[in-house]
Amino acid sequence: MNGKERLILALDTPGTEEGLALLDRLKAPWMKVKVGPRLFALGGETFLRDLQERGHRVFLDLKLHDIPNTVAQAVEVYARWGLWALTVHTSGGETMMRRAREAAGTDLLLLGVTVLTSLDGPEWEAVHPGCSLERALSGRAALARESGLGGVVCSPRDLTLVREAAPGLVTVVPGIRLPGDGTQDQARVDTPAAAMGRGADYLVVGRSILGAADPQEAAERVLGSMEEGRA
Ligand SMILES: O=C(O)c1cc(=O)[nH]c(=O)n1[C@@H]1O[C@H](COP(=O)(O)O)[C@@H](O)[C@H]1O
Repeated sequence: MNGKERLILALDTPGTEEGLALLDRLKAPWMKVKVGPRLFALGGETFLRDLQERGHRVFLDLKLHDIPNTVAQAVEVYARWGLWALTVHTSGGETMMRRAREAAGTDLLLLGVTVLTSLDGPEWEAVHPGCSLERALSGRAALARESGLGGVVCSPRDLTLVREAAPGLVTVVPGIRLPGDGTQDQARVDTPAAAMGRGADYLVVGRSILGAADPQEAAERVLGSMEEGRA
């Protein structure tokens, strides 16, 4: 797999029109595109199809987290759309993940979000009193593997731990920043080079590209840093 195939653009634009305009500027149909709850709410299945018609492989990121039956019912619908990947949250538990796996069939990459990259320190402690972030990461990654998921989502700093706990699972890594970029609401971030150096399979990049004066140039810089990390 080359660097380009490993880059996922988080299309977190205000609306679908802005999202499509950005993709026109980037002229990179090889780029995988991640759609989150906002653009999915605005554009639904039609928007996902628009992206696919432009040549993009689409990652629907809804981080499903509910009782097993409810999640399985939803996944069964999303699995009809020819998506590349879909997220569920590992904190939903093993039965939820297994049912999601069964409903997803064989072609959809089902990813388990381990611990959100926005959490650490006291905020983590407040939602999981007495449980270290590291323990939760290893436990959840192992559970994702036991449940039959194809991969996990984790921060670039978690990669070593997660790859040890869930060998063989695909790792999808958000919380990526180019040197000098602000972290905004993210807590556990690192550079594309550092993430690739720790063995990431795919990187998810949003604001480092979306917020750049020249998004195409920023995407090139991300790819350059990824190459550096693999060397
Ligand atoms: O599942 C995700 O993609 C995800 C998980 C996570 O723990 N943290 C995280 O930031 N993300 C997503 O990755 C993207 C990161 O965006 P930027 O911080 O702008 O690069 C956003 O679309 C988030 O929804």
